[in-house]
Amino acid sequence: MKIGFIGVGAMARAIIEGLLKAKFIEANDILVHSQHKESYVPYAQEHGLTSCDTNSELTQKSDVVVIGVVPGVVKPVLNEIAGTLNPTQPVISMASGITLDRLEELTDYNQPILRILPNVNSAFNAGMTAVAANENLTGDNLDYTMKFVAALGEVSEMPESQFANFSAISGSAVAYIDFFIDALSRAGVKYGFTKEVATKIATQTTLGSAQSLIESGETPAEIIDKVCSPGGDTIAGLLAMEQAGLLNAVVKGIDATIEKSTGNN
Ligand SMILES: NC(=O)C1=CN([C@@H]2O[C@H](COP(=O)(O)OP(=O)(O)OC[C@H]3O[C@@H](n4cnc5c(N)ncnc54)[C@H](O)[C@@H]3O)[C@@H](O)[C@H]2O)C=CC1
Ligand SMILES: O=C(O)[C@@H]1CCC=N1
Repeated sequence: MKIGFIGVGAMARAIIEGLLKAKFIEANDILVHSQHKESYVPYAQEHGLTSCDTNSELTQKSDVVVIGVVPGVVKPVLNEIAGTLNPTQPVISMASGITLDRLEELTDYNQPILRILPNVNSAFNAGMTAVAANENLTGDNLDYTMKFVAALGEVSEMPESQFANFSAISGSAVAYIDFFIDALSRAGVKYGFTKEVATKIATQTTLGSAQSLIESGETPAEIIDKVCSPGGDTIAGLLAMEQAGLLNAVVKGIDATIEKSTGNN
């Protein structure tokens, strides 16, 4: 099988690297075309991928086409390849906010389509991806595209109406969690650690916390209660964070992400 990526930016690269790490596909069976030749050609050479000169050439040579462009470019790209797409060729779209209905409209309603909402942790097979398939995606095509996403990490099938909410607490939240890690690191710098050491401490602590939630099956609240010794330091810090509005700040950030993604602002 050959998988062609139209658009080779941050998210497509994370997926390509995850697929290669999982040994899901040989590097030269991944085809790429993007807007800037000076960027995607060296990237393809570095990873042993096959570069194509146009989106149509890529579509013709691929068994599966992955749309990795920003949402505003999906329409021109699908118009460009419409004449080349084979009606049995699955299309996987990662474009935030572009619904299956819209993708079907842009591909004459015949195409098997998987809409996905991945995150950049896919690069390390530690991704979290939402999926929704259209009615045309069945049989071997459905099996293969579901294996594709499973190679990137955890997968959750959900109605499209939940995609924007999911994206806020997963796709975008990778940045929000790193923002928190960076904030912890800066606090460490305030108290004399170098940024490098503080970031390492904050990162390892975050990794351990995520691992403990997964392995213990406990809720975050249960672990918070364990760490907060009666009359101790942590409860004092936690209450000060809450007084500064941490919970509200996080929820407001998620509200703004969802509003932007659903076009409500
Ligand atoms: N960055 C992330 O963490 C996530 C991104 N997504 C979705 O992935 C898509 C890509 O996002 P990013 O990778 O962040 O953007 P990006 O800007 O890094 O990548 C977009 C790529 O599309 C290429 N491109 C633009 N016009 C083109 C054309 N006409 N033909 C072929 N290629 C073209 C650009 O050269 C660039 O390589 C978006 O639709 C976004 O909603 C979804 C989940 C997470
Ligand atoms: O910022 C964005 O629009 C994309 C969607 C989810 C993560 N990145």
